[in-house]
Amino acid sequence: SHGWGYGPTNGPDKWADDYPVANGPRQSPINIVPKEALYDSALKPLKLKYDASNAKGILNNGHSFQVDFVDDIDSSTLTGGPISGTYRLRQFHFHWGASNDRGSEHTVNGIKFPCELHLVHWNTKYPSFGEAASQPDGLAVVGVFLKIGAANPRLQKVLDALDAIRTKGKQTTFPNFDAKTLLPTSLDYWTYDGSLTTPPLLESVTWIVLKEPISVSPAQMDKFRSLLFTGEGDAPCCMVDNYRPPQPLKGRLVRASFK
Ligand SMILES: NS(=O)(=O)c1ccc(C(=O)NCc2cc(F)ccc2F)cc1
Ligand SMILES: [Zn+2]
Repeated sequence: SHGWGYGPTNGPDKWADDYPVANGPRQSPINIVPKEALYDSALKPLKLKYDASNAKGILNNGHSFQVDFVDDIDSSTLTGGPISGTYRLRQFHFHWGASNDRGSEHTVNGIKFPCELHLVHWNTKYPSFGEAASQPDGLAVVGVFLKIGAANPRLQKVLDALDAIRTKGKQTTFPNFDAKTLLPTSLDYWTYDGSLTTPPLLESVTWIVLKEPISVSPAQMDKFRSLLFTGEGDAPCCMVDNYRPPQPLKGRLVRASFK
C-alpha cells in the first residue's frame, strides 16, 4: 500500500481517506491575514534557549529532512510566548517548492514564500513527544518564512550536509548546531491553535509563526531540491512541493504579539 506523500495519488487532497482529522476544526497550515489578527498585549515575548551541543543528526525521512536534537533533558527549550510551561526542542525541518513562487505552508495575505522552517517542541508536562503529540497543548511549532535574497550563511551548514542524505532513510551525524542562528532579528509572531501539517495531522500544535523572514538565495533553494523523496535504488523523484496548502480557519482567532 502506498503511504502518504505529496503526489497526485497520495497528496494532501487524499490524506482524509486515512486520516479523517484532516477535515477537523483546527487544521494547519492557514492563510494569515494580518489585518484580521488581534493584537494581544498579554502575549509574552518568546524565550528560545537552545544549546548547540544538543544537535544529534540529520535525516531524510522521505517527506522532508530534519535535524534531530537530544530531548531527554531540558537544555533546548521554548518558554514564554503564548504557551505556559516548558517545551523541549525535538527537531527542525523545512517545506519548500519546485520553484521560488511556492513552498511555504502558511501564507500571508495569500502570499507564498519559497520555503518555511519549522522548529518542533513538545510540552514537558507529558512524558514523551509521542504522548504530547496526542494532547491539545502538547506541541508548539515555531514557523519561520524564508524569502529569496542574499545567501544565508547560517543555513549553509545545514545545506552542506544534504549530499550525505540524498535518499529516503539516509541519516548522518550533525553535531554542534545552534538552531538559534536560523532565527530572524525580530521575534514578533502570530499565534493560533492548529495541527501537524502532515499525517497524522494531530490537533495538538500551538503555532507560533514569526512575522520576519530569514533570507535564502536561489542557489541555496536549489540545494533543497537536490534531495529525493525516493530511496536508494528507486526511480528518483525530486523532493519538492512538500507543503500542505492552507486549511479552513473554521472560526479560529489568530493573535499577534505586535501592533
Ligand atoms: N510540519 S509540522 O511541523 O506540523 C510536523 C512536526 C512534526 C511531525 C512529526 O513528528 N511526525 C511524526 C510523528 C507524529 C506523531 F504524532 C507521533 C509520533 C511521530 F513520530 C509532523 C509534522
Ligand atoms: Zn513542518
